Amino acid sequence: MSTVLDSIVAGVREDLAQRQDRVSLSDLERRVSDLPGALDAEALLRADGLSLIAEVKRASPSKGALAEIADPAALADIYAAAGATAISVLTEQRRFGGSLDDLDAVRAAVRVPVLRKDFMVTDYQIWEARAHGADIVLLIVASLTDAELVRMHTLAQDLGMTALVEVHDEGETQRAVDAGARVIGVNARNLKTLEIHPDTFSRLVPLIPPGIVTVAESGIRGADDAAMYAAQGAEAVLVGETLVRGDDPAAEVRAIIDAGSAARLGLSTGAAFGTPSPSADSTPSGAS
Ligand SMILES: O=C(O)c1ccccc1NCC(=O)[C@H](O)[C@H](O)COP(=O)(O)O
Repeated sequence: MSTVLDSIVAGVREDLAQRQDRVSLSDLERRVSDLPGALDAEALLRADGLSLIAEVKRASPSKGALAEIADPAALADIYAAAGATAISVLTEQRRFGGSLDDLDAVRAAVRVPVLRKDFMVTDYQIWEARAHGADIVLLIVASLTDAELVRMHTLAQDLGMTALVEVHDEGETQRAVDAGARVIGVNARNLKTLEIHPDTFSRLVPLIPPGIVTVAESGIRGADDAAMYAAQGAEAVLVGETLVRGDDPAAEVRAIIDAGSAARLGLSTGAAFGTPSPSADSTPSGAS
């Protein structure tokens, strides 16, 4: 049976074919050779406190339109000035309303690492990400074979980038580790059903060997959730909807980092650590 992820990837492949007709791989390679090297995102994510990857996200399959974001560069600048370690930019067009133009705009605006958030299924997209200034690429284990995962991870590293290798279950976590992932994102969202399972991180984190940076992704509603994941061992969190829908993204960024960092340092912030927050549920987000 076809899943949400399958249908997203099918659209990504169609759009990709059109870009490949317009821009050759050798054009991308030339562009990459003219660029300064990528920032070392892996090192920056290994901070003492909780690192935040703040996302520029206009829409999503689970929630539809989220925020207009007329100026993605300005939003990214707000995130970075408030302390975000890295900026995630969705470049998938059909379901998320993103583009490579957004990536270019954000890259030009901030000095922190930039993640190209898309559904990567070919080496071409990795070259494309670097050519547009990305320092990090997302590799979703569920949409790659082992051979593709290893090859694309190696290519990202060869281009000086950090790969955020995303998992949602035990088998994918083992595959990520076996592929040599240095940064693993545990997505609480099941990309096949869109359900959010807040206990996914605590279930999978014991399977991730020490030394690999751990990132908790999706469904994080604010400081309490960030503190919960930090207390469970997350070194970073990736947050989209909460930041783009809130009235004051700078304050939200600071609150998430402060609460998460306090939890990582073992300080009590009053949050209910170790248990999923009451705000997070396991119903499909689109149903709410
Ligand atoms: O966000 C979705 O609905 C979605 C659906 C299918 C595939 C991927 C999807 N999101 C990509 C992401 O990983 C999130 O944008 C990211 O983790 C931030 O999530 P959130 O804070 O819940 O916006």
